[in-house]
Amino acid sequence: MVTEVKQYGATFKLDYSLVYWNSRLEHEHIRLVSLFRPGETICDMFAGIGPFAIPAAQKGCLVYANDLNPDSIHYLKINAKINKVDDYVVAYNMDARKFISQLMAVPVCESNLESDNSMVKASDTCSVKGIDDAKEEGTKLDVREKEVTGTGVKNEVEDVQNSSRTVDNSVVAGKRPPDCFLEESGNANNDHKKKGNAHKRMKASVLPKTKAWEHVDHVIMNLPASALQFLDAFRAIISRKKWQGLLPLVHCYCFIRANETTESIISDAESALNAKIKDPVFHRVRDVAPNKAMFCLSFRLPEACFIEEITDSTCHATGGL
Ligand SMILES: C[S@@+](CC[C@H](N)C(=O)[O-])C[C@H]1O[C@@H](n2cnc3c(N)ncnc32)[C@H](O)[C@@H]1O
Repeated sequence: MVTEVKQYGATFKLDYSLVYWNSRLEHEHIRLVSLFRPGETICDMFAGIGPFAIPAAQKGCLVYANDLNPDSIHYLKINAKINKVDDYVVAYNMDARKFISQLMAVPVCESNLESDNSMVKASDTCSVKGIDDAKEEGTKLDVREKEVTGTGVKNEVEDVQNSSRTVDNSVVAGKRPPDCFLEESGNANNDHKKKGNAHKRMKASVLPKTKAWEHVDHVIMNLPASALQFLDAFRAIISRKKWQGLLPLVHCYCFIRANETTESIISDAESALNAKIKDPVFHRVRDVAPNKAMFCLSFRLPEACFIEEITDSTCHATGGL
């Protein structure tokens, strides 16, 4: 059932039967996006149809938005268009762990890249190498998980277990960037100039000049049932040599049950990262059951996650979405 909903000035088109949507998260979407500043780079590992990505892009952020569900990416692209931010949303359709590894690792071919002036936008291209890998691996996808709420059980929260649907590569048809393609906001500037749209040009001028392996400001991980387990993706992918400025703030959603504490959640996160977390902040999002609440754990990615390169030639074969 295709419908349209509005959240704080953004319009979202979606099919409830195919994608995740939870109107109870509206305040959380806005709370998190209010932390972002124009020109920042945001990486949304479980983007859905874009309730964080679209408002962040409307604010003038460059958003790398990924989801394993091809239907989510289909609607994310539509929503980026409807809200006229398709030049600010770069959409990917792959497993989040693979996405983050490929996005933030320095690609082998970095030095070979010279003059590809196209930007991978939500409007035209949606993925690269990883989706082919997903196909080869026969990745299965499930979009439902039963969420126990105060009023009963709802089929609302999306997950990837017990799947019956295979990732559909047709979503990513279209212009395919070279395997070593790098999204570069400088290129976006050229694109905007060509279009001659004054509003977009103004916004493009604040887009970051850095690549995703040089700087990302915020990482969003809204898959509360298992996002903590994806933190291992940040182990040894970020190059200390290439990185500029502070490491990203990670916003990792989780459930805390009666038998768990914030300390036990931090301990799980630290085990996944293999690093100590400094100054974690928990924000209570909502109660999902009498003994279960959804939280957002925010923290700066620890410096121990850097790779310490020894020579100039060190870089990752998997890098470079
Ligand atoms: C709880 S929803 C959040 C969607 C959106 N960010 C929001 O706030 O409404 C989680 C999303 O993660 C996606 N997902 C589940 N497992 C994934 C994985 N392994 N890699 C990437 N995306 C995944 C689902 O398809 C779903 O869209």
